[in-house]
Amino acid sequence: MTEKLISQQDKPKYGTIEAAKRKNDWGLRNNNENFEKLTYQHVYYDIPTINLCGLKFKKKRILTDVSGIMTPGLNAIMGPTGSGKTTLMDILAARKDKSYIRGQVLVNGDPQPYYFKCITGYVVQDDCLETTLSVRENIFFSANLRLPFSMSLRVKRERVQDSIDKLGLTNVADQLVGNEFYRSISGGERKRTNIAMELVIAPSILFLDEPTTGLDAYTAVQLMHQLKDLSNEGKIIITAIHQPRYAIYNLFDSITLLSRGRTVYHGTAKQALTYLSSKGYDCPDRENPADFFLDVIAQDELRGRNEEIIGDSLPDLFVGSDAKLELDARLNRMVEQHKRDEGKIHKRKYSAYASNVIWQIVVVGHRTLKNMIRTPLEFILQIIISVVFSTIIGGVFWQLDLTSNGLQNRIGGIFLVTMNQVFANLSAIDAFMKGKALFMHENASGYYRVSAYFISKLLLDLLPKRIIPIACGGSILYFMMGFQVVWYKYCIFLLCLFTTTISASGFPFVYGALVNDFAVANLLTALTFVMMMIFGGLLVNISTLPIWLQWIQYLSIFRLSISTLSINELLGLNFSQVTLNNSCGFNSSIPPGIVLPPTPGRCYLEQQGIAFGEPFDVWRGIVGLAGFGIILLTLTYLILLCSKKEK
Ligand SMILES: Nc1ncnc2c1ncn2[C@@H]1O[C@H](COP(=O)(O)OP(=O)(O)OP(=O)(O)O)[C@@H](O)[C@H]1O
Repeated sequence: MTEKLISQQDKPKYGTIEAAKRKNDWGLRNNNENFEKLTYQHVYYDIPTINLCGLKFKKKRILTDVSGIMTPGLNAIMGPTGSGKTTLMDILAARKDKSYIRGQVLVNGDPQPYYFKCITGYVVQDDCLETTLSVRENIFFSANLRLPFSMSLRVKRERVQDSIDKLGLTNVADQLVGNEFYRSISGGERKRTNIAMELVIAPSILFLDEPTTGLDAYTAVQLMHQLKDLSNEGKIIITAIHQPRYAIYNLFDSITLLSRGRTVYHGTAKQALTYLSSKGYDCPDRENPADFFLDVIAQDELRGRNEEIIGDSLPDLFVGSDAKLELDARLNRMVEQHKRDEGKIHKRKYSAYASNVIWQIVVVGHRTLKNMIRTPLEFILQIIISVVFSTIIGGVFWQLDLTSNGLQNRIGGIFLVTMNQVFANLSAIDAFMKGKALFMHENASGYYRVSAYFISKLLLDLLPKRIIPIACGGSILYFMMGFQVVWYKYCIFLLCLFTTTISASGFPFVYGALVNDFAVANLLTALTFVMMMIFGGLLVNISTLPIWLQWIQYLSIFRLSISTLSINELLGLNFSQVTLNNSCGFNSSIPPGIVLPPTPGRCYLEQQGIAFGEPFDVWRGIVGLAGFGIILLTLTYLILLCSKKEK
């Protein structure tokens, strides 16, 4: 059966990554293009540093003329903290903004293809996992999106199991990952899960940033042994590592030593000590070479700061060394070879994603749904709060009568309902902010398109969390307050509440997607809502505002919502008035206690400057609110789209 599936998939299909991967079988072996070498030559990385006013005034050089060759095996990038290890690895992994990079990075002699990030693995220093899923589910999520759509689920599951076995995660495979409040698997297991999520796509190149950080010594060695086994399968494994212990150092095939963004040594791990010895730095017996390197580099950096001591620094020594000359010669030969081959190579075009957008929506939506079901508190609370709030308001405004007091209470009730609908959306800030780090990582690694993430989040997270509470609370309120029992008015009431919520949730979405600070997004959202409330028509009569300022009402969700709900409820009602039995004497010609002719609800609308003459007037607010919602959601999508994949 497996053979049959594999042979079906072997049919060439031009134009996708699948085609690129098809030359290998879809069993549990390599599936990506075979990369024999990753080379980088004369790489400089300068970033603009920003002054307090936000003006770019100076460039900061992070990497200076670094060159090297990474081949299948375990390649370590070492150096003191801040020496540029992560920066170099990010450049090699095509995760840095290209406009700041000078120099050449080639894969098998070709520039990194644009889908490079999608067919290589990158394990970031901080774990990126969905905490509500199990270890297996997290790995399967990666497999489901990053392996070709045409691969059967059974084969994908086999590959997931293979990754679990390889990384020793069998015992915790079905345990939830957990978070800081609900601990489930250990830090080492989290790290290995992250690696398994990359491993499952069998990348030819695997990048790991400080893979042993936070692990105990034994687990760290175990993990590095597993990576060594993988490298023996022909993969290029590149790891930035700070201070590995001796047992780990011994596993490295090649090392790159960096000091303040410059190369101190690049070559085989075996020759590193000989090289430094030739420059006058002998490693004492029984000393861990990794510790020795860091000590030597630290001393060299200190020496460099002391201007009185003159002499070549370690990076300067490397520039004039035989090792560097040999490296340059090899790199030049490769570039020449590439130039000769360039015309002969048939350049293929692949899609940047392994699966189509519909499948991405299904898979991401499935995860979102699981997430919601496993953390139901927010959803349940929203329903409970909506029901309790509606019951309280409904009790206070119980069965409103058709007097002037009933009119006042109706308007008060409408205002409260609108305010609740709008301010309840403060909780929506979290929607795109909470999982931002995970989204950025997955987006950069080619899991899915932004549109797939956005649509699935919208359909399965945001809409249910808002529609169901509205339907429950709105219905309770409508009938408890004694609003007109006319079915279409009831439907317009609910539709208005729904569009009010969607448009009001747009602001926290935009702010949540735009800024990374919850407090700032919260403040901006609250401020926007309060400003809109001022121009809602109830606190200040819009018709009393200067003409040039009256347009502002159309930017107020409150105004749009209150107008619609008022037209919907007040038209068709007449409110009786009784003259007041007090001494204010506003209308002293009419004795107190006299019943005046009923006032139609439209008089109130006229007084408030709310247009109601045309049938469309009741829909104007709903269309306006829906338009608001669409514009803000589109803006949120564009912000997510512009979230840089590169750092
Ligand atoms: N976006 C940035 N803006 C300003 N400085 C930066 C930026 N990115 C990196 N740097 C600086 O570049 C230098 C190298 O950073 P990098 O993260 O590559 O070092 P590292 O060797 O990986 O350090 P560590 O071992 O602590 O992770 C550091 O001095 C850092 O402060």
